[in-house]
Amino acid sequence: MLLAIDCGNTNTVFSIWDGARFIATWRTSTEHQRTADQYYVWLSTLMDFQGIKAEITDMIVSSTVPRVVFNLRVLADRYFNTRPLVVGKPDCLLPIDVRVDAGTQVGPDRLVNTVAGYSLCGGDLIIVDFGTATTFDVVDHDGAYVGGVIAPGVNLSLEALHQAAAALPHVDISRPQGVVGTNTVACMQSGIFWGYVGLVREICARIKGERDRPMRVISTGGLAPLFQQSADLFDEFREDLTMHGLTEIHKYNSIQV
Ligand SMILES: Nc1ncnc2c1ncn2[C@@H]1O[C@H](COP(=O)(O)OP(=O)(O)O)[C@@H](O)[C@H]1O
Ligand SMILES: CC(C)(COP(=O)(O)O)[C@@H](O)C(=O)NCCC(=O)O
Ligand SMILES: [K+]
Repeated sequence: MLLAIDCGNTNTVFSIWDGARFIATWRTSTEHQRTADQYYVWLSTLMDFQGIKAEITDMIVSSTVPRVVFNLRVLADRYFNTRPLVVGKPDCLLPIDVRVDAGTQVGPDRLVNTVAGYSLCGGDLIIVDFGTATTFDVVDHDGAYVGGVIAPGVNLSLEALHQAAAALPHVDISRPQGVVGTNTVACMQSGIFWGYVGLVREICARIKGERDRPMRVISTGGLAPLFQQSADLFDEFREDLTMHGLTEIHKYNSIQV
């Protein structure tokens, strides 16, 4: 079975794919100090707890944090006796073209999202991923990644307000009832929430205008459900988009050899 690992700047998600579906998914915070042994203790405890007897034979990793890859390689080698595919490394082939400026290192998560979006929904897509950063990935008619937009993440923006202004507390994001807040927390939530709705709407409209063709907008990432329910910004929400892309890339590389 395949162990697929998606490391974002905030969270790392592990999923086990049995060839047809994900039989388990677990999330931990991303910490580059975590050793292979620590990963294995955590993972095997959760597998035992859920009665999962899966034998891991393959592993694929996408990481926006380069430093965590070393320990994940050790995990693969020491505990699963396999060599992981690492998205973005030369030996990991992609079933799509990447058409960006020469020398640009595109985040592997964005390439994985592109592969997943094209395989599930076809071409001409805008994929909005609400992670640590909020990314917009533009997928051409033939599935190629052709660029996008990087904006600060929702929680990052709230945290920046709290860090920079002495009188602003730490707040969790939520959808405010109205726009005009009558207390500090409501004012901050309104600024971020409605600001984000505007940001997504404007950026998608401008991308569509620049490309001059109809494009479907897909949302994913930790905070996507909040915006999916709240505004008519997206055509579709795909919770496991990145994981799906990892299984597609693994399949593609298995066929090539
Ligand atoms: N279900 C959730 N509810 C509220 N916040 C969440 C949820 N899932 C993730 N988050 C928060 O959303 C942000 C993005 O999370 P995530 O998508 O895991 O980021 P990344 O992929 O960059 O690690 C983080 O600040 C995280 O704490
Ligand atoms: C933009 C990102 C920080 C998003 O990461 P995430 O929010 O998923 O942790 C990541 O995709 C990245 O480091 N990209 C490199 C630059 C680029 O994609 O152009
Ligand atoms: K991500």
